Amino acid sequence: MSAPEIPFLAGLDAAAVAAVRARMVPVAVPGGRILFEQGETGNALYTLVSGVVGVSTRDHAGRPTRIARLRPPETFGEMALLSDAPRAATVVALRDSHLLRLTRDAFEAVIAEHPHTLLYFARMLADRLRAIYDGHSVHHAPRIFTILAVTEGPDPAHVARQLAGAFDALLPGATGCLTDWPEGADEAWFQAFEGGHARTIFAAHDIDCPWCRQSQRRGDHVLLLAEPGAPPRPGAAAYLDRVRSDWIRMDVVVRQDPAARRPKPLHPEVASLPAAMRIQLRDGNRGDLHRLARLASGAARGLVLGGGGARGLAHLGVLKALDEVACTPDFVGGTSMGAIIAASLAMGWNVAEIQAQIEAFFATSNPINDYTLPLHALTRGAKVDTGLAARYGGVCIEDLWLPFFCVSSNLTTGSTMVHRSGDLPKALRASIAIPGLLPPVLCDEGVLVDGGMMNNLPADVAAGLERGPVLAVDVGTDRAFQDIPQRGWSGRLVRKLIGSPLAMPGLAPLLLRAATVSSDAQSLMAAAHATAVLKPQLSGIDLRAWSRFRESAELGYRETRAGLATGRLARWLDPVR
Ligand SMILES: Nc1ncnc2c1ncn2[C@@H]1O[C@@H]2COP(=O)(O)O[C@H]2[C@H]1O
Repeated sequence: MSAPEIPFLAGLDAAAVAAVRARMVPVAVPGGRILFEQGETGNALYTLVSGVVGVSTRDHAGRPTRIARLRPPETFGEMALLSDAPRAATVVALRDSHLLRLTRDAFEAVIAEHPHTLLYFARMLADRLRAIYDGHSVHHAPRIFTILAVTEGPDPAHVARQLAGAFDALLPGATGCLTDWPEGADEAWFQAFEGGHARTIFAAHDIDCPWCRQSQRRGDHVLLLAEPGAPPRPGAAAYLDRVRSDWIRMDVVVRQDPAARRPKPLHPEVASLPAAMRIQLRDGNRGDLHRLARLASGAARGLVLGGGGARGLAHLGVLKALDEVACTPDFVGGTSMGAIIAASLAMGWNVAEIQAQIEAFFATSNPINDYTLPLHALTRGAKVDTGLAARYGGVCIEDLWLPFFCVSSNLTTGSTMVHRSGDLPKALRASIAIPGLLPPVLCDEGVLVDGGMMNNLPADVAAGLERGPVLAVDVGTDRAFQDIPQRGWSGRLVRKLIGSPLAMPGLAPLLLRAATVSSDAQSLMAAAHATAVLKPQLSGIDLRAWSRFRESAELGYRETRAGLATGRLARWLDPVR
């Protein structure tokens, strides 16, 4: 192998480089080995020659955070030497790696002889700091993909070739594809192959064979191919359990019939494999294939729709404007009204269908008016339940066309609950259960109410999936109660009789606003995780103005068109730029 690159020596003459090289000691570390731990005294820095290392920290409670994945020819371990402080992070070899080690004494001698090298470290530290400011410190941008078949049926080699084509159409650089052990290929050969391509896909048919182990060991991101309903192949679950790691992300990719109206579910044992996301792939469907490529590579578009009662109808206009520029989000999530509209998108409905369904559900007849003896809430919630069952009944969150999540607030534990699996109508019902207005949802985890109480704009949840940029639509934080409510003659008469001022908001809007007001600050914080935020001008729209849905939708449409025209959405629309 030719002499490995050592970036911090760039700019030095050949004799100086040779002198430093002579002080660097080669070290081989097996995958899984911790090189050093956060808090230890540091006495050397390292340059990666081959392999990959992971950098992570633990907070005072011991919770780990993944910070970075470093590849050749990056250098690490310099901070402890530069600042004479303990190691700032733990570094683990994510696969068999070769490194060059430079001791503290040798490092100090290099700096003394060639002060110019400090510039490299200053730039590297500035880049790492900037990544933290930009919120990209934890980033999962996989380069090596592994495709394994966990059930009988799908052909990993075929999917690998298709995915390589999709990567090459969407992302810069060429993708290399390996479907079997090339004759005579050794570690150096694989390294050269990976180094020569922007991305590499390994595809293995048999589980736990040498080629499967080699493919899996090298992958940052593993795609598990499955046929709906088919049991796992023998040994698949045990093998995956053995090799799982926080640093390797696994998704299940489900082969679906091109004509399927709804995705078919997985066999329960396949559904319980340790996968982060379930991605549907219809045979021959280019849109699905490109979505898979974007979700796997971290270049997917996430859309998060916030809660806000009738103001949430503005989301319909947002979807229409995005549809006009042929943009379908790759994964969606939301809270309350935003959750319902996001779920409609995940069902695979087109914008006209979503509009018709939401209009029939909310605008034509207000579903939150079946008033009852207020033991648990002002309404029985039966109309909402019926409306949800009619539209989303029998659907499981994992078996939607788009990856979806919604948020509710768990009053038992006092925490946000993110619904990423299970019964869709139940999760939606919890997400919109405005305390006092709709009865809460009881489940094993506790008493669940409207997600808006704790996280009305869960852009942070979407960003945490690390699939790509997130567009958040905020319909909740605009000023409420701006106008005197419009009331019919009976409403005005009742208020006159009891001496209540006309400007006094009604009980239902008060409850609605009270449910979200305390999370306005949280919404702003969460929005900071979004690549772009749309905030339709809704201050004149009452939280229960269901009948003004066309107006709300128009405001959402205008805000999105403005966002498109001014380029505010450019980074979201084209994550690869
Ligand atoms: N944000 C970051 N991105 C990449 N590497 C980092 C980051 N923070 C710390 N490191 C590396 O992790 C190492 C841990 O040991 P040191 O503190 O000696 O030096 C640290 C850096 O080399």
